[in-house]
Order: sequence, then C-alpha cells, then structure tokens
Amino acid sequence: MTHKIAVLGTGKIGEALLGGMLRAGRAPADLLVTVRRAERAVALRARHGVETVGNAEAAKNADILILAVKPQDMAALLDELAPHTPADRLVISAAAGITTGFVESHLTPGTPVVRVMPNTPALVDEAMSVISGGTHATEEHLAHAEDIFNGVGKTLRLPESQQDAATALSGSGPAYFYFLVEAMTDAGILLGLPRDKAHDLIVQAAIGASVMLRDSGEHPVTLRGAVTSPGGTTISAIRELENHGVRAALIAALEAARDRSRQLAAGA
Ligand SMILES: NC(=O)C1=CN([C@@H]2O[C@H](COP(=O)(O)OP(=O)(O)OC[C@H]3O[C@@H](n4cnc5c(N)ncnc54)[C@H](O)[C@@H]3O)[C@@H](O)[C@H]2O)C=CC1
Ligand SMILES: O=C(O)[C@@H]1CCC=N1
Repeated sequence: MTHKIAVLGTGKIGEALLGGMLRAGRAPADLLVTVRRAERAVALRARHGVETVGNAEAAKNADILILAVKPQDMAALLDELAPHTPADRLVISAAAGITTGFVESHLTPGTPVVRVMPNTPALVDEAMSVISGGTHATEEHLAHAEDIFNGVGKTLRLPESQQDAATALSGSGPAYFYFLVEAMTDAGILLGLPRDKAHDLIVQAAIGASVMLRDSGEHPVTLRGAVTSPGGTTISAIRELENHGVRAALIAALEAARDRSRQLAAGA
C-alpha cells in the first residue's frame, strides 16, 4: 500500500526531503506539504507539483506526518495538530533537540513517533539521517522512516540518548566542512590565487578526501600519514593547526552543538 506523506513546515530541510521523495519515485499526488507563507506555497507548488494544505488537513489525510518546523515552533504545531491527528498516524520529527517524549506528550496517547536527524546533503541524495523510535514506534514504523530517508542518502539507527550527539556530528556537520572550505579559500587568496581557482582546488581536495575516507577502509590517521612527507609541506601546516588548537576547537565546537541540542529540548 502506498502511504500518503505530509511534510509540515516545508523550509530548507522539509523541501530537501520533499525533493528527495519525488526523486525516489513517489508521486506528487501522494505528498502533501504545509507552509506558513502564501508565497512559499506558490513556489513549492510550482517547483514540485505538490498540493499545499493546512496542518489540520495534512494530519487528517496523510498516513505519515514529517514535522520539519524549528524546535521553537514545535509545541505550537503539535497543539494545532493534536485534535486532528488520529493515533494511527506515524509522526516523524526532524527537529533538533525535540524528544519523542515531547511529541508524544502533545498527541493522542499511543501515537507512534520517530525522531530523525537528517542533514542538508539530502538535496543531492547524500544525507545521513539518524533514526530513533519513541515509546510506541514499532519495527514497522522505523522501517517506514528508513524507507523515506534512505531515498535521500544513508540512515543509521541510534538510541535516542545519542541523538543530541548525532545532531552535533552529522546534522550540523556539513556546516563545519563549508566553514573549512571558506577559510582555506581565504588562505588560497592570501597565497595569491584567484578566488574561483582557490575554491575549485579546495573543493576537489575535499571531494577526493571524502571519497577516500568512505571507500579506502583506512583510518584517517593513515590517510593523513600518506600525505605527510618527511620534512615536507604538509607537516609544516599540521604543526600550525596543532599550535592553533584546531583539534581542541573542533572538540569544543561539537560539544557546544550537543549542548545546544539539549537546550532546545528544554525549549530554550
Ligand atoms: N537545516 C538543516 O540543516 C537541518 C535542520 N533540521 C531541523 O529541521 C527543522 C527545520 O529547519 P530548517 O529547514 O533549517 O528551517 P526553516 O526555517 O527553513 O524551515 C521551517 C519552516 O517551517 C515553517 N513553519 C513554522 N511553523 C509552521 C507551522 N505552524 N505550520 C507550517 N509551517 C510552519 C516556516 O515558515 C519555515 O518555512 C528544525 O527543527 C531543524 O532543527 C534537521 C536537520 C538539518
Ligand atoms: O542548526 C540547527 O539547529 C539545525 C539542526 C542541525 C542542523 N541545522
């Protein structure tokens, strides 16, 4: 049986998922989206050929509801949905920090809830989506969630107690790499390269390194060792990275992201 799926709060991540579901072969007629602004509804209809509806209508007509509003907007959305959401709907929350317990507490007792932390490479079918089940989520519900998110990349099941950490690593993760590329492109400019050439060199280095990390089966230390010639250029750069505490900065940064995810759970 084909499930009707609604994306509620179709912003950046919601639209990335919507596009992925369409690329994976789901019919536009099996998808519903909700938005807050009329211009956004017009744009989504034009780009994807899907129907835009109100939140209550989505809850009534879809079997699976993917909640993709900001964590701060989640309580209001759940309160709006509650009277219209039968307990047989599968509710998937993609919001950072928001626990399955929080979602469950706003809906009819017994509603199955799955928490997912995707990331924006969903736009190019290279997402990592971390999946955890709530109190009433069965194996079948988790499999439905995996089916949807496998369409935009890889999925990994983790206990919900590790979701805040996963959010720090993979939910926010792409941003750290963009930040590094930005900084290294600036370095290229300092070294006298035109911006576009510096960009191309760094992006291809990133792609090459990513594919080797994924496909070689080697530990990152081994891969770095192979680049680092004795008395050569790489070790001169690595010494500066260590002198500037880049490793410690990354550890502290991801810890801060994990802590922020926990704060969002508390409504901060
Ligand atoms: N952007 C990212 O890389 C990722 C975001 N997330 C999570 O996804 C959620 C959305 O994030 P973004 O897409 O970045 O934000 P966004 O601001 O682009 O999208 C949220 C959308 O929800 C709409 N909205 C808010 N309240 C609504 C309501 N009551 N009814 C209908 N629409 C409503 C907003 O108008 C907006 O278009 C957040 O909870 C975030 O934690 C998860 C993984 C990655
Ligand atoms: O920055 C955020 O809060 C969201 C969650 C993970 C990625 N973006």
